[in-house]
Amino acid sequence: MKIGVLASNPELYSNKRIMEAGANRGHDMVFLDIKQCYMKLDAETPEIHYRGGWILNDFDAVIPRIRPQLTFYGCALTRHFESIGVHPLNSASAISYSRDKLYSLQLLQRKGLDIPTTGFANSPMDTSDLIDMVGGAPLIVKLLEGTQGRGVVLAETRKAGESVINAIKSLNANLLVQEFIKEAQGRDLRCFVIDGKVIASIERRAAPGEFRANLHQGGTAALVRITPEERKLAIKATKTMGLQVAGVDIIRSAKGPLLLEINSSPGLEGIETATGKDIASDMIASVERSLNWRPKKLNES
Ligand SMILES: Nc1ncnc2c1ncn2[C@@H]1O[C@H](COP(=O)(O)OP(=O)(O)OP(=O)(O)O)[C@@H](O)[C@H]1O
Ligand SMILES: [Mg+2]
Ligand SMILES: [Mg+2]
Repeated sequence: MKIGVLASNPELYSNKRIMEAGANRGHDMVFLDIKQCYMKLDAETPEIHYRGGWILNDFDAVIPRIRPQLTFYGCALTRHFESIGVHPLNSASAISYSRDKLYSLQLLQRKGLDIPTTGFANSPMDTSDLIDMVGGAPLIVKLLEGTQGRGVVLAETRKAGESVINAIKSLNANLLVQEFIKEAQGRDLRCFVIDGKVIASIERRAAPGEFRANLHQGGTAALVRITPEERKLAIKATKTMGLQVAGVDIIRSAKGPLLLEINSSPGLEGIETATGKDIASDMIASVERSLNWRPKKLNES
C-alpha cells in the first residue's frame, strides 16, 4: 500500500520508526510535511497537492502525527484525506476532540469513566470556590493547551493556587483546576491502545523533586503490569474518544485508577525502549486490518 506519514519532523524517533516499520511490512512509505500539503475543495474533483504540484490522491492511508501547534491545519488536512477516500489512522474529528482537555474530560465523565475532580471557570471572582470544589490545596492547575507536562503546575497552598489561577486568567489563557493525587507519588501509567487492545504499558516516574511523570520532564519509564480495571479504563476511554490509536494516561489514586488524559499521537520512544515491543509495526498492522490488506504471495503477480 501507499501510506503517508502526515507530520512535521522526519527526524523524530516516532516518525522514523513508523516509516521503517511500514517499509519492513512491504509498503510504500512517504513522509508528508503537513505544511507543504494544500487542498482543493470542489464537488467533482477534490484534491490534495504537495509543494511543487504533486497530487496526493492515490494514497491508501495516512498516519496523522500532528504537532499541537498544527492541530487546526493538520486536522483540516486529515479531514480532506478522508473526503477523498484515504483511510486515516485516527480520524480528524477524534484527533481534534482529544486536543481539547476540557472537552475530552467531559466526554469521558459522561460515559461514567473515573477522572480526578476537575473545575473550570471563567471569572476570577469564582477562584476561591473553584479551589474548594477540587478539595482545596494542594491542587493542580493546567493550561488547556499544554503538552509534555508544560503548563501543568502544582500549587502547594491556597494562596499560591489563587495567584497562579488569576495570573493565567489575566493572560486570557484557559485553565482547569484539578485535585492533586498525592498518593501517586509522581507516577502515572501510559497505556498504548490500538484497535481496542492495550498492546503495551509503562509506568512513568517523575524525576526527584518533580510531580510530573512526563518523559519530557525528566521522568523515567519502567515496565509495569496493569490491573484488569486499568485495562478496561484505557480501552473504554479510547473508544469514547473514537480513536484507533491512543496513549492513555492513568493515575493510581486511593480511589482507584483515574483517567488523566488521552493522546492521539502518542510517542513511541519511551514505550518501545522500555518494553522492547515493535509498536510502530502494530500501528501499520492496524492500517492493514482496516483496509483488508494481505501481503501478496510470491507466485502471485
Ligand atoms: N491531578 C493530578 N495529580 C497528580 N499528578 C498529576 C495530576 N495531573 C497531572 N499530573 C502529573 O503531571 C503530568 C502531566 O499532566 P498531563 O498529562 O495532564 O499534562 P500534559 O502536558 O498534557 O502531558 P502530555 O505530554 O502527556 O500530553 C502527568 O503525567 C502526571 O504525572
Ligand atoms: Mg496532553
Ligand atoms: Mg500527559
